Amino acid sequence: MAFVTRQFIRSLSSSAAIKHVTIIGGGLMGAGIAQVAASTGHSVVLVDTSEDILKKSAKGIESSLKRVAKKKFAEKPEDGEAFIQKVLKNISTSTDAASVVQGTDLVVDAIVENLKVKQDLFGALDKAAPEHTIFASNTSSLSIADIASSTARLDRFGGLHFFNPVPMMKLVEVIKAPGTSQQTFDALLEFSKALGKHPVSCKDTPGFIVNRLLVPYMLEAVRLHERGHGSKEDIDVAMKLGAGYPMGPFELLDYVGLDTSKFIIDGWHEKDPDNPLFAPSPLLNKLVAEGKLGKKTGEGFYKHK
Ligand SMILES: CCCCCCCCCCCCC[C@H](O)CC(=O)SCCNC(=O)CCNC(=O)[C@H](O)C(C)(C)COP(=O)(O)OP(=O)(O)OC[C@H]1O[C@@H](n2cnc3c(N)ncnc32)[C@H](O)[C@@H]1OP(=O)(O)O
Ligand SMILES: NC(=O)c1ccc[n+]([C@@H]2O[C@H](COP(=O)([O-])OP(=O)(O)OC[C@H]3O[C@@H](n4cnc5c(N)ncnc54)[C@H](O)[C@@H]3O)[C@@H](O)[C@H]2O)c1
Repeated sequence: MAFVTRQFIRSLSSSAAIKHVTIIGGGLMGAGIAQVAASTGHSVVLVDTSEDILKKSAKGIESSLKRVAKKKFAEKPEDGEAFIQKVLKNISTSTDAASVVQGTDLVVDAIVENLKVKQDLFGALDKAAPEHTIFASNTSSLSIADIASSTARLDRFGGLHFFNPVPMMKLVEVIKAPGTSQQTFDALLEFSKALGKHPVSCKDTPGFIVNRLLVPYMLEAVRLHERGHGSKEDIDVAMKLGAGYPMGPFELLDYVGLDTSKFIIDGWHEKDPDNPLFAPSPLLNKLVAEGKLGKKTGEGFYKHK
């Protein structure tokens, strides 16, 4: 009887709309997800490992909101300022994830692309978060089932893969792992729509949809350049003017972050070591070793202002 009651309460609560969201990781993606969730009326707690990082996240959110407000309130700049203040009020920050998940409906991880680190995070939060809380990962390349395996809430665990820059990119891939319940999946679809995004349904397969197609393309661009068959500038121009992409592959790698790109490719190489597609790239490894991680550090394949 107690089991039936618990199941019933769980079914009621996980079908209720997601209002309170905890985002773990205040980097490129976490700050963007927090901004969009707060802009659409959700109350958001953004978590990272230090106050300094969180200050940088808040600064990034404010400057992105200014760009949004400039467009949205072109006729009435004072309404734009009010909008920014209202959104910022919806966001608080913390360095202690376990203490802030008490009242949360959804936890989204946007931390480093490393299976063990994500498992450790969710394993710890599983003990601290209420029963109805849904967990989701924004992983680019890891298996949702593998990440979820450190928790006892496989039914309330799914994937929410956002795209960079989050305030501009309309797509969210919503991933249903084998253990994800239909209710959780539906709640994640609804949440994506509530953010003003366009969700697509994905299975828990490597790279989901976008990265399954994008990563081999990016890899081949780097190999082509490493073979001396094209300068990075020419490859970028070619793909923008010849294929209509908004950024060339090297510009996009700098935008995504070369550390994150290396995590993705190293992870897939580890899983499939005989696949030549995922062999390490000397050029990428050299840049990462030099701390040239792309736009976020001011230099990657290109220098950035
Ligand atoms: C061999 C080893 C190799 C290793 C290979 C490994 C490969 C791994 C790579 C895969 C990584 C996957 C990562 C992830 O999982 C999936 C992704 O997210 S992939 C990235 C997807 N994103 C894109 O493809 C972005 C493409 N670019 C664009 O769409 C545009 O360039 C842009 C970013 C929107 C910017 O537009 P631009 O016109 O270039 O520049 P502007 O600055 O003029 O901006 C236009 C317009 O947008 C507004 N804007 C831009 N950014 C923001 C922001 N952050 N916040 C708010 N507003 C923003 C800006 O204000 C402009 O508005 P306007 O003035 O025009 O009204
Ligand atoms: N960069 C992209 O274009 C992109 C796009 C879609 C998905 N992703 C995925 O999103 C995730 C984050 O990527 P990013 O580019 O935002 O990375 P990032 O390096 O910009 O940010 C990661 C943040 O997580 C913080 N962090 C690390 N471990 C933590 C922990 N245990 N607790 C709290 N905070 C922690 C770091 O301090 C950092 O601020 C990765 O899984 C990545 O694959 C990235």
